[in-house]
Amino acid sequence: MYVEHDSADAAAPPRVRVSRTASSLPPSARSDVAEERETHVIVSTGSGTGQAATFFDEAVRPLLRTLFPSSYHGFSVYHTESASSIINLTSDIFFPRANKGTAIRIVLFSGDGGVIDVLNSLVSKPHTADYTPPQVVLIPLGTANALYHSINGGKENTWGLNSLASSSYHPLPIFTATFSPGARLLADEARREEELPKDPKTGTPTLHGAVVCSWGMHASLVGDSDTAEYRKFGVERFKMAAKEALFPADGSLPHPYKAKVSILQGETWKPLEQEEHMYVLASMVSNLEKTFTISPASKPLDGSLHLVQFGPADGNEAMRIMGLAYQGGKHVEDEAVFYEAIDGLRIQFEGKEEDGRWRRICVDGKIVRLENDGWVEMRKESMRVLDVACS
Ligand SMILES: Nc1ncnc2c1ncn2[C@@H]1O[C@H](COP(=O)(O)OP(=O)(O)OP(=O)(O)O)[C@@H](O)[C@H]1O
Repeated sequence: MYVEHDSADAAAPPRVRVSRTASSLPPSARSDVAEERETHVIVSTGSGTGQAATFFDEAVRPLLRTLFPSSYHGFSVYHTESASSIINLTSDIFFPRANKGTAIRIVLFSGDGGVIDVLNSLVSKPHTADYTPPQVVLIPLGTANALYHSINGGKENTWGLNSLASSSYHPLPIFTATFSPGARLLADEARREEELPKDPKTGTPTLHGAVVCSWGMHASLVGDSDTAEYRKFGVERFKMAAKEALFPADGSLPHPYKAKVSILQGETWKPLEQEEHMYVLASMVSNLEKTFTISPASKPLDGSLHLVQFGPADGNEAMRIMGLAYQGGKHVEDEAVFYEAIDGLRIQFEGKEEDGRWRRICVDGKIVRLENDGWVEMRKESMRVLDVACS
């Protein structure tokens, strides 16, 4: 297999040439020989700049036929039709199969949002003793693809295709974020509010993630840029939204975000001294984008959680610090930045922010708005829900 990158556009999916027939592949490269696993392919048509369906048809179908000559015809292929397609597929098909012990593989053509949808649907109902964590292969067709780039950083970028024949999987480290009762998920470009999923045991509004839980500038720019108009610009949309937030049109300074922030280390919660912030972000991954190294100490799938925090700053200072993150994560050495391994993070508004747009929390790209006196508490989670391909 040859992956030919687009020399004009590094963000464009590559062309793939399959140069061998199935019978000429060594047995180790033919996954049907090693194992028969029920395989489901999800093509998230709304992810990234909308190229998942074309990439699947033109590049990946021929490859799957070659790699899985006898089982390929049994693969189930689903194209998403709405923002709830992945959640529905998981609740209706994947979860019941996994929960009765069927070994399944899900090949996911999407960004981080597809993974969080699968993850949250898999934990929305109690697991039986037979629950078998599905294997997930990430094909990075989203915008940022933080999880994919954090797992595969430094390796040749095959757009996940080498993982199709891999037998190397690792449990996905995850976190659990619980919210105050009035927290609402923003949907449909923030035109609608939705109830959050509830923990099946406690009934508390809960989201699970594998990438990031943030408040402040990061959550605002992810939220502001999640519109059809911004999405056309691919990964540039985050920088465009950052500039708008950091250099307000009326010439004022960027907003100083106000809340009580505490970190969990071991069993102890410690409040941070500062009451005003610009950036508060807990990351389970090293990279939020291919070249944006938010937590250079994080290793692939190591289960660590790191806090990156800095206080109010003017637009130029914030851009300087963020620019260092694009230089291999040098921001963590800057004296303005607080960077530490943590086990959890708590943010309590206590009525300090009047306007709801400053009370937005980002969990792996989803945006949750809290009440005036709302709170969020996130911690590392030990549950094994799914395994992710790592080569
Ligand atoms: N056909 C569709 N119509 C409407 N929404 C869709 C459709 N297909 C997918 N979606 C939604 O679009 C969003 C895409 O999220 P995803 O994370 O996969 O891509 P992204 O946001 O571009 O990438 P990243 O999170 O890596 O930056 C998801 O919320 C998904 O449910």
